[in-house]
Amino acid sequence: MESTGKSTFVVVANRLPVDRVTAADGSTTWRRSPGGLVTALAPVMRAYDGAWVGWTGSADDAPAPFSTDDMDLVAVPLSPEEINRYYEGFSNATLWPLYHDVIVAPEYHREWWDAYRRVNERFARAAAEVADEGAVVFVQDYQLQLVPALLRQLRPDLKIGFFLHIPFPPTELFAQLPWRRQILEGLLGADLVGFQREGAADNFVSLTERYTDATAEDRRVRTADGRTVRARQFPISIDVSEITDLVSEPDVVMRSAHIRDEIGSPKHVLLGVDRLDYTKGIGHRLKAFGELLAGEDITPDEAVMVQVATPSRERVEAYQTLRDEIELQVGRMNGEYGRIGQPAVHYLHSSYERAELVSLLRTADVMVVTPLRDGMNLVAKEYVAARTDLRGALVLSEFAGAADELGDGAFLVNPHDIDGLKRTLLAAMRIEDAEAEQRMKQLREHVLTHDITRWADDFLAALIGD
Ligand SMILES: O=P(O)(O)OC[C@H]1O[C@@H](O)[C@H](O)[C@@H](O)[C@@H]1O
Repeated sequence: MESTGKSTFVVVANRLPVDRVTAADGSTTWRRSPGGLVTALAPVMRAYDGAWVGWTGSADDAPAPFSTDDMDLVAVPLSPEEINRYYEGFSNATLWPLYHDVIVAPEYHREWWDAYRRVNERFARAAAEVADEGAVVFVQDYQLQLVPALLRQLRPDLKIGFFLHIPFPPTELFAQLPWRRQILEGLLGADLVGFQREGAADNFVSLTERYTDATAEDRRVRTADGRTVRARQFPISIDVSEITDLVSEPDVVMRSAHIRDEIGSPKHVLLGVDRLDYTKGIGHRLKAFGELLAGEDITPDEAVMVQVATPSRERVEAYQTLRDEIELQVGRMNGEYGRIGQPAVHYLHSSYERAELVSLLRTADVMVVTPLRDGMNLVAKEYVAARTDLRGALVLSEFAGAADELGDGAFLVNPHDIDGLKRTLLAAMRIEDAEAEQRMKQLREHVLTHDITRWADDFLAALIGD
């Protein structure tokens, strides 16, 4: 359907919240992508004639503005070179590793920065065009950190919020960035800057004092031109009802029993579900599991690991290297401990339908979430939401944002400490039913009362109500 007109609520994100579906006759339509953010913002979109500005995911793709699900969608085109420099380059080979504790070395290239600036300008112009007088604009994530200031220059009448979905690093790391001042000034164009964790908001505030002309008191930054920018944590969450609805479907319950049969009905099913990303600590958890098998703490009959590794950013070199490393590790473990028809690790390099994922979450006795650094980690929360049966145990890295909220009911680990990780995996496998139930109740109490809708409401109330 064609749109549009002006909107009083505009979301600006690297990706549009839709996937293109091509029918047999070659015609294309758009289907809303799964994901918490769009679910949370959809009702706000409906109420306020909302528009979403973003990239379709394909090169040089610029369909005219269109609407779907009561949202106006405004596509921002990226050329192949911009995809290479802005998306794969500056966003995912400079900022992503820098903001995730330099797990791999960030690359600093001036042509990447130039492309990042140019593309951010394009997003800002698109948002400025679609926003109505005095509209609220909600900018998302590390790909678009210059948009708040660029947009304010074009449209000083707007109320601008920004939310960073990934960690925000401390001074010692952020200081490496040759364009650190420009990024901070970009973010200071917002009225409210949201982070996953309190520490990230603190990092931001002290960095602005150090590298810009702003001054700060508590979480309020005063810019050189006399504006006040607030910084605060708003831990993001999941669409709980989407998961609980799926869990109650008979197919999902049946599929979950099936999966356990298919993997040989072991006593313990351990599960990892991640984008194949070096931040996720997949190698660390495989190593710990392998050592448990090697030391005969567990046998391959007793415990099986399922690792879903969703393909991601496959043209970025560090992701290609990681894939080789993980697949080598899995191959070795299966060669060592597997038998015909019975691998020690079921490694699935694929993306799955939501129903299949929820079935897997219901099958897992131990959910293993061991990122070396993670903004939040929504899979940990999805596991909790799926366990309406109050069973299962969550092993969770203390370096995931989710550890701030789920630390009491989960088994917290430092994934770098392989012996500690082994002990924790064993403890989670050997947990008594009563303790598992008590921990799961505690986890669910938090997740069920802090879903994605609450996150969106809190952020927008803080943005609009100042
Ligand atoms: O968009 P990509 O590069 O495929 O990555 C998936 C997502 O990864 C998340 O962790 C980022 O915070 C999102 O912004 C991003 O969209």
